[in-house]
Amino acid sequence: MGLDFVPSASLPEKVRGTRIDENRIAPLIHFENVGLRYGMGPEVLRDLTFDIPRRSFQFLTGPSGAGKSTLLRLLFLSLQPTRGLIRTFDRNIATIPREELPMLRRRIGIVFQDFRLLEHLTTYENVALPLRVRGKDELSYRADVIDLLKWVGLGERINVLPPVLSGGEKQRAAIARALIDRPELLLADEPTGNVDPPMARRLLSLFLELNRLGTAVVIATHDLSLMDQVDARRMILSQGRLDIYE
Ligand SMILES: Nc1ncnc2c1ncn2[C@@H]1O[C@H](COP(=O)(O)OP(=O)(O)OP(=O)(O)O)[C@@H](O)[C@H]1O
Repeated sequence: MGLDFVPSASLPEKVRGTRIDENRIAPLIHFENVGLRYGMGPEVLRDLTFDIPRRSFQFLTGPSGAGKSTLLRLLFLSLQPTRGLIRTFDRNIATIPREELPMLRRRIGIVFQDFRLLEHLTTYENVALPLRVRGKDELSYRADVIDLLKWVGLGERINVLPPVLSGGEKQRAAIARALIDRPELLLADEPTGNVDPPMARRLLSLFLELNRLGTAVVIATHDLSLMDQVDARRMILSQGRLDIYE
């Protein structure tokens, strides 16, 4: 993908390295007749049957309240469906023991709409957290984290705590944290909602570069101008049902 504004040479090693087994053919995620209701409420998602192929790139869109965040929560294994089958990384999620979920979630990077940065950690420490949790030696990743923070325009904000960051800065820190460990799947909920159009393009280029290197990417967005920049698969939710345009 010839994106000359992506300095792939300056992406951290971990983002550049390869970890995905190319020979596996099962999709990364498989949904079959999935339904979801909250409590005794109506079904918010109905009869969803689709795959997220390995190394794929897709937008998830639809009107407010259509269920995009709910679908991302299912993909992140933080909700169980009320009916139907979900296979994630080749495992039926209904049979995965609860204590194994954190391990599986580590293979997924996620950018929440409300960022969820840890307030007592600096920008640098928040972004480095996935690597620290995996027991990596700080010397092996410090320069990569700083490079990535510079690339998302946070070079001057490395040592501050999240309460001092603007909404757009928090969003970029959350994005950096989601992709620093080069996950197999990246989920992002409105990842460009708080930044200006040039920064949105820059962040999109980062997602595309990550995808080019092997990560499957799902971006939930209302932003038509963002979607129009890439000829990608579109998953459109409407009243709990999903249509896919390849
Ligand atoms: N925890 C919850 N308990 C009950 N209902 C919920 C809960 N979370 C979401 N809902 C409902 O589920 C439906 C889908 O919500 P969801 O947040 O997934 O939509 P969305 O497409 O992400 O919306 P938006 O674009 O506004 O973020 C809405 O009707 C919402 O009110």
